[in-house]
Amino acid sequence: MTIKTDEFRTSLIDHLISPAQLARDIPMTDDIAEFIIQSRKDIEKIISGEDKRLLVVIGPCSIHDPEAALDYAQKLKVFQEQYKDELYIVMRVYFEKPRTTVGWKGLISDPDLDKSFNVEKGLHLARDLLVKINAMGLPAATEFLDMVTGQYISDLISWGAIGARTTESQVHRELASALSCPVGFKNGTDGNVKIAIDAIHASRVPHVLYSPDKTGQMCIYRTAGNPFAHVILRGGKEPNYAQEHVTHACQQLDNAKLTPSIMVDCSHGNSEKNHAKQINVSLDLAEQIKGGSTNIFGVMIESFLVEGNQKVVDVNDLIYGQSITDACVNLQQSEEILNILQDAIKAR
Ligand SMILES: O=C[C@H](O)[C@H](O)COP(=O)(O)O
Ligand SMILES: C=C(OP(=O)(O)O)C(=O)O
Repeated sequence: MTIKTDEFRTSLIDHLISPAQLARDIPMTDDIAEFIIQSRKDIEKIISGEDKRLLVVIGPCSIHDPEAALDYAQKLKVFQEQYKDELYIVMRVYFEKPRTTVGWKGLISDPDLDKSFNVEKGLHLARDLLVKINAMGLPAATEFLDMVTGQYISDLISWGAIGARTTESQVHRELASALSCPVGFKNGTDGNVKIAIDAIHASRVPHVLYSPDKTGQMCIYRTAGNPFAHVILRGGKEPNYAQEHVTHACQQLDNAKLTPSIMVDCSHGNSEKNHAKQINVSLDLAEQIKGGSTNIFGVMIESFLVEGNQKVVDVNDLIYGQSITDACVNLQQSEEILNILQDAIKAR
């Protein structure tokens, strides 16, 4: 069939492997499946307040080097054991980056970091890494940005985020209503928390979602609604992690007849893009927790092997274990933050 009026601005790059074929290439074991189901339940209990530990979503801003990510996961596994009575650690394993304007959009989109867009390779690397991290006994967190690629990896995710740039998007709210894991909605980049509260309302109820199924066939799904959607305060024009902001957000949730409990992102607008300030943010959160607050059920931290970030000038000349997107704290600084948070939970 010839369509004369369409595809003026596209050219076909390639056909893509189906999610089912990718899962056959990189399967998960029954043990991993059980681990993920249990991790999601554990996180749900923390969100609902039944489990008093603090959920800590920590890891690189983005994954660009699976080897370094696995190296980081091994180090995080030690922390997981060390802090397990007070902190429930989930690794940030982010493969898709929303850009303010343009830039590298993540490992799935461009795994070779050279605009060659070998998406099939990116999907294989992403799924393989998630299987390995889960097999280590570390639950994985990711941002769901693309409406299609989630079908390739969502079975391996224990906690999901909808980012500040997409919280107000109807299709992302519909996607959250379909996801099998708990989902956090960031406040907008300008600091608007109401859009995240609206997103919780929207994603709690059933929707009709158009999506490929695991074979790649386009389908119409009825979604069940996600009962574990929540707000993430990430700052905006100004930081919004202080007690007054947390109280205000919780009042807004309460007025909207939603559970007044939130996650705070120590990075992004809250660190004013200065990674080291994540320590100050966690100190403030620790004071709130020590003061008896149960409003904060979770925190997010951007952390990697090496402090800071780097620009990709030559892909063969990158500093191992350092972010190529937002700057991160290193392992020593991460341990400092985890100690601060552990002490706060103990004191409460
Ligand atoms: O978390 C990462 C970044 O803050 C987000 O992807 C936006 O990045 P950019 O402003 O560099 O495009
Ligand atoms: C992009 C991210 O955050 P935000 O949506 O808050 O900018 C992120 O957490 O990687």
